[in-house]
Amino acid sequence: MTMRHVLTLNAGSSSIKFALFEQDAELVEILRGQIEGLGSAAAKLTAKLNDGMVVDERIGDVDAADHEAALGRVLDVLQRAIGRAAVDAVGHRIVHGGLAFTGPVVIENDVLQRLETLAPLAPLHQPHNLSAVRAAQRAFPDALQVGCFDTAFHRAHPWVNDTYALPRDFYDQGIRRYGFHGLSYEYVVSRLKEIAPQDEKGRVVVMHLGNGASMCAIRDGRSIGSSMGFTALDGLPMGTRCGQLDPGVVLYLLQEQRMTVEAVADLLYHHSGLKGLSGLSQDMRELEAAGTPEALQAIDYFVDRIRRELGAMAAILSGLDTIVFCGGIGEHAWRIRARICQNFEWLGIELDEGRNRAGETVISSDCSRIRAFVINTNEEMMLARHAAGLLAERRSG
Ligand SMILES: Nc1ncnc2c1ncn2[C@@H]1O[C@H](COP(=O)(O)OP(=O)(O)O)[C@@H](O)[C@H]1O
Ligand SMILES: CC(=O)OP(=O)(O)O
Ligand SMILES: [Mg+2]
Repeated sequence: MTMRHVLTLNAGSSSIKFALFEQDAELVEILRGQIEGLGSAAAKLTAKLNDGMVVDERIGDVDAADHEAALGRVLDVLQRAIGRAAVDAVGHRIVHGGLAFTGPVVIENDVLQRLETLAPLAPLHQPHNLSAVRAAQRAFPDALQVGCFDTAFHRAHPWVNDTYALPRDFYDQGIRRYGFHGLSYEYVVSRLKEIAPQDEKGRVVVMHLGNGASMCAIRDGRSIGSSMGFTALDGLPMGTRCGQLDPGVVLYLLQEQRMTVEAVADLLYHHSGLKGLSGLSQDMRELEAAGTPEALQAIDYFVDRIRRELGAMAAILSGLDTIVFCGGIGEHAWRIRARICQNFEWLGIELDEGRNRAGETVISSDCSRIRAFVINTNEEMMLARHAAGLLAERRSG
């Protein structure tokens, strides 16, 4: 049997992450890379090929909004890595699946059109996700294009965690608490099942702390609540997004300060969160290094909102057995992890300082009632599994 290849694309506002998997008995990653800083002169492409070769190229000439042009560079790398080997399926991260998309789906043109209507609900992500789909359709016309949704993992939330207290018509129209980062949570659950099956069965809170950040309450491997809602603006403060905000603030800005809708959207999506509070940067590494009073306050706020949410999630889970950190901050910022867990002994969390500093997989102490983990999330692997699954169905059906 010829080896199948599955490509994954995860297009964000300023980055495209990609990976290539070979499928034999199981999926093996043979290449991983990303384009960062799209839209800036510093944009660069990095990738690690399976033969050990490393690509590290400045691509500042690629147009900011042009994910298709950027994808052209990704294709060059693929060409170098696997020659002209066919790509059999492409797994795309699509941030918003709305009401209709509750699992991975083969993207035909009617699906693409329906997903376009959800773009206003995820303006930082959805247009880029869909532009990557179109580019991949052109580049690999024979490959199965598979959409995998950030929202899908959360679609079985109990009603109270799925609704807002608006008149019921709005719920019926789809104005609901969707939740995001579902591919990351799904991967973390699958990983917990491998390394700590007894934890996977319990009451778990996963903290996905990256540039976007959210938390998920999980029971028996299933999401029962998310800190994010209708859009990826809600919940925790993020790199540039505000997180939870009294909707009265938005009304005030529109009505009294006469800001335009576009200016408010730009404020909440691009200039708030860690960047807005620190006046310095959205990048946690820079804030930790800077140590200015504003940077420290931005970190204080970030930590405080996570701690509140952890308390809330322990309440909706009727207790807590396991916590997991993932995402760029969750996986690497040991000081932030320590601060989040500080003084939570009453709840049952006690970190082992050495393990936490070293970023070991289990960072709780041996006598901690709640076990704490650091798990390197892998949205790409989840995309590849879903795409390979639908490919197998198609080929057998
Ligand atoms: N060693 C580190 N210490 C502190 N923060 C880190 C470290 N490494 C990465 N980060 C932070 O992780 C965040 C990016 O997370 P990531 O999950 O890669 O984001 P994205 O949402 O773009 O996938 C940035 O704020 C970055 O500063
Ligand atoms: C949904 C979301 O916030 O995604 P990201 O963390 O990739 O920005
Ligand atoms: Mg991310």
